[in-house]
Amino acid sequence: MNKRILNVHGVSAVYDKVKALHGVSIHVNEGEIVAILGANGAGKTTLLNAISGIVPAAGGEISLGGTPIRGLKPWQLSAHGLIHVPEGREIFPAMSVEDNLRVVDASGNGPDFTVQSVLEMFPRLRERFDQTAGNLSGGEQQMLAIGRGLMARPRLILFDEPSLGLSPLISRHVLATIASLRSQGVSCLLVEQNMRAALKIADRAYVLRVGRVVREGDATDIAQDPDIGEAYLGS
Ligand SMILES: Nc1ncnc2c1ncn2[C@@H]1O[C@H](COP(=O)(O)OP(=O)(O)OP(=O)(O)O)[C@@H](O)[C@H]1O
Repeated sequence: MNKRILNVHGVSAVYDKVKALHGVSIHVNEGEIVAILGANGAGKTTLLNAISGIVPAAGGEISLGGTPIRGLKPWQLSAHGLIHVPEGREIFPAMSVEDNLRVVDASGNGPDFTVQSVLEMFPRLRERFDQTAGNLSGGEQQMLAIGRGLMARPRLILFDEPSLGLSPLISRHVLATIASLRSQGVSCLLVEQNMRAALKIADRAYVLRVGRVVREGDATDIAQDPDIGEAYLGS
């Protein structure tokens, strides 16, 4: 049987009067890439934020490698091997590429990534090594955000819209790199606006609609489902 790295069971989340998640259950097996699909406002970002402790989960259980993590804060979760690369990328714009990578607390319990291995993964960052991160292109900043995430030695990375605003070529490079993490012992939960690209690299996927899981299955089955565009767009 597959070993679960992440188990989310019956999780809800509420903003003031808006209930954004209604008892959502998903899981990620070790070595898997799992995509979360859904229309704008379906609750995808809220789900990632509830897992990583950015918004409180109003109920349910969340465990990482069998350890309960619901209620832990993001900085506590990196020591458990969970890293969130949010949509805003959250690099330090005034610091150099090198310093952005070296400042990371490598406290996780996953594979041992180094500055060297990150630069091998993203040769572009080697060319920009001494430059201020705020001056990088959007694609380079996304590469740096992923590199920073890896430096923390995660076992699981949550990616929120990693290809947002990137050119098709750079998007493909970023998503291919995410796909390659699987073989390096890092599992991924991926929210991606480009549904087709996400399903190409994912093993399984869940479709959210108005805060509920309405479909789950193998990525290839979901990609071939003629109704999935409608389900995805929520129209
Ligand atoms: N900070 C907030 N305060 C109040 N309501 C919020 C907040 N963030 C999200 N919501 C609401 O929660 C619901 C889910 O939003 P969420 O951003 O998680 O969806 P999403 O699927 O990630 O959408 P998008 O693709 O547009 O980012 C929406 O109804 C949204 O308006």
